[in-house]
Amino acid sequence: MSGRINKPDTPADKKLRNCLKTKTSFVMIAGAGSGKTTSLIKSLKYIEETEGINLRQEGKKIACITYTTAAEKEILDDVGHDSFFHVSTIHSFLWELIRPFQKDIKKWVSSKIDSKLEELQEARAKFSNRTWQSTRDNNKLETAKYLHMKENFHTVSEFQYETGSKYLDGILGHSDIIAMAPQMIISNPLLQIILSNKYPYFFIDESQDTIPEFVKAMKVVQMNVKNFCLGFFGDPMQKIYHTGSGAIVIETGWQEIRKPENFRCSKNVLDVINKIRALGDGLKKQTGGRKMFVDGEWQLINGSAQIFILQADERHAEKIALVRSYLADQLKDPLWKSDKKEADLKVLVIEHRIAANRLKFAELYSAFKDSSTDSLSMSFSEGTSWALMPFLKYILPLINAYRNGEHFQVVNLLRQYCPLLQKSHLQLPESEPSKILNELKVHLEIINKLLKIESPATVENLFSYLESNNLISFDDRIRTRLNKASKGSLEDEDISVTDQVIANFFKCPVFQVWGYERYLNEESPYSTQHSIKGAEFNRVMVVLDDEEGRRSTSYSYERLLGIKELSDTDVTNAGNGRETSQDRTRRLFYVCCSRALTDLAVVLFTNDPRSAKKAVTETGIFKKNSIKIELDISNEK
Ligand SMILES: Nc1ncnc2c1ncn2[C@@H]1O[C@H](COP(=O)(O)OP(=O)(O)OP(=O)(O)O)[C@@H](O)[C@H]1O
Repeated sequence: MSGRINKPDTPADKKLRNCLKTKTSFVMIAGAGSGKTTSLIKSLKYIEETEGINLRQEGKKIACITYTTAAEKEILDDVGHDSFFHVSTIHSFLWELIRPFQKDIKKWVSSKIDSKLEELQEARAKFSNRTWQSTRDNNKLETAKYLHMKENFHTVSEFQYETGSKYLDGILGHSDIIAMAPQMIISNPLLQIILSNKYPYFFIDESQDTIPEFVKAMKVVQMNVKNFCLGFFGDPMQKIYHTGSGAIVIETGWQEIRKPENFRCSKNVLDVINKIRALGDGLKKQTGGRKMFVDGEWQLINGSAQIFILQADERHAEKIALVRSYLADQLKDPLWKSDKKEADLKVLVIEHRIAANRLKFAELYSAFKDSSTDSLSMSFSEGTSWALMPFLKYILPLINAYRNGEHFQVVNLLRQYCPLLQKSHLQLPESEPSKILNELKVHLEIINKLLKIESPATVENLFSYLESNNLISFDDRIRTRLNKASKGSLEDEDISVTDQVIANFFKCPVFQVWGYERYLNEESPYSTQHSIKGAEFNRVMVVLDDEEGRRSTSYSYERLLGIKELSDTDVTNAGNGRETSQDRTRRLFYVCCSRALTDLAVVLFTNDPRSAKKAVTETGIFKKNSIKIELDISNEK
C-alpha cells in the first residue's frame, strides 16, 4: 500500500464514510488538489475493511470508473491490485457489462443500420442541382453498403468489441459501446439489477468529464434499485473535454460533500489558482496548501508563481529555454534546465508544433492541425482520434512487442485485434492455425520494415497492406476512405474537410507515428495541456500561445487575460448564457496551473508584450513583482 491511502482523514472523509455506512449516494465536489482521488482510494479501503469478507463471499465487487488507464493503474497500485476492486475505464467496464446481452446488442445494431439508411434517404431528398456529383456517389455507395448489411445481418450470431466497427463480422467499435450501453442500462431493468447486485458501491472519478448518457444511466440504476451507493468525485472547473458532463446534479436524498482544502500546491501557486477560479465559478478560496515536515513541525511551502510575457516570434523554443535557465538561477534549482524524468518538470503546451518537429512527426501533425476541424484537431492532441486508434491500440504496441521479442504480448495483441485469429475465422473449415501463425510471422516482419525510420512507406501503404491481408478490421470511417484513396478519387475538388485531413494523413510517412506516440506518452518534458489530468509535478511551466493553437477556436488565452476583445460568437454566447471560449480556456488554465507542487512559471507569447503586461496586471492573478518581461530575464543574465 503506498501514497494516498495513508493520508490523514479530513471532515469530508468522515462524511463520506457515513454515506458508505448508510448506502447514501453522494457527489464530492472540490477544487484541484483537494484530495478527491485520495478520498476515493481511502473509501475503497474502508469498504474492504468493514464489509470485505461478506462482499467477497457473495461474489460482489466495488466498481470504480477512471478517466484514463494511467489513473486506473495509480488507484490499483494504491489498493494493491486486488480484483475485489473493479477499477477500469468506462469503455471496458461497459463492454464487460453488456457483453452477455447479445440479443439486445443485435437489436441495437439493427436499429442503428435502419437509422443510417433513413439518414441517407433524408440527405438524398435534399439533393438539388447544386449538389456535387461526388456527394451523390458517396450517398449511393453508403446506401448500398448499409442495404447489404441489412440483408445479411441475420448471419451474425455474436458480437465482439474491437477498435473499429464491422457489423457483418460481429465487431463493435468504441463509439458503439459508448452509445449503446447507457441506453441498454436505462431500458433494461434486469441489467440494472445485475449491475447493482454485483457492484453495490459504484464510484466515478473525474465525473465532470464523464459522458452525460452514462451519468444518466447510473442515476436510473440508483433510483430503481435498493442498497446501491453511487458516488461521483469531480470538479466542474476541471472539465476540459467537450463531451464531459460538467457539474453533476445532486438528487433528492443524496449527500453533497465539499473539501475546502488544497494539499497539493505551494502557497504562491494556490494564490494564483484561487484567483483564476474566482473569475470563473467564484468557488470559495481553497485553504491550506502544501506542507513539509521541517525541524519537527509541518511548515507551509511558499514556492513561486510567476508569469513571463514575451514577444511572439520564431525564437519560441529558444525563449522557453532562456526562461528555464533564468528560473534555474533565480530559484537556485538546476533541475529547471533538465529534460530528465527525475527532474519532475513539465512544460505544458496547448498544441505541439515544436515538439512535433523535434520528435519528427511534423507532417502528421500538420495533417491533423492545418485546415482541420476542431474535433479532429482536438482528438489528435488528446490521443483519442479514431483515425489514429489502429496505431495506438494495436499496430505500435504490436511492433514494439515484436521488436523486443515479447512473444506472449505479440500473440495477445493479435488475438485481440487480428481477424485471422478471431474465433469466427479459426472455426472456418479451411483455417489451419499453424499455417496462419507462420503467415503472421512473415506479415509481422513486413510491417516491421514498413515502420522503420528509413522506410519510405506512407500510412496508406501500411493500411492497405493490413487490410488486404486481413490483419486488421478498420473502423468504417477509415475503410471507406482507404478504398476510395486507392481508386484515386480523393483528388476531387469537392472533398469535405474530414476527407481532406484523412487524405493528408494517408500521405504521411508512416514512421512518424512513432514520434507521435512518444509525444502522447510524455517521453519528453513537453506535454499537452489536455493530457495531464489528475497528475502533479514539482516544477510546472505553462506555455500560453494563441498563435500555436490558432487552428482551434475553442481556446484563447489572450481573450481570457483581457489582452484581446471577445469574439462576436463569444459575446453572443455569453449573452445567451452559453459557454464561451473564455470559460473553456479558464478551466484549462486552472487545470494546468494547479498541477504545480512547488514552482509555477507561465510563459505568455504575444504580439504586444507591453499592453499584455498591463492587461495581465489588471487581472490581479499574479503579484506585480511576479510579472516579468523579456528585459527582466535578459538583464538577469
Ligand atoms: N488528507 C490529506 N493530507 C495530506 N495530503 C493529502 C491529503 N489528501 C490528499 N493529499 C495530497 O494532495 C495531493 C492531491 O491529492 P489528489 O490527487 O487526491 O487530489 P484531487 O482532488 O483528486 O486532485 P485533482 O482534482 O487536481 O486532480 C496529493 O499529493 C495527495 O497525496
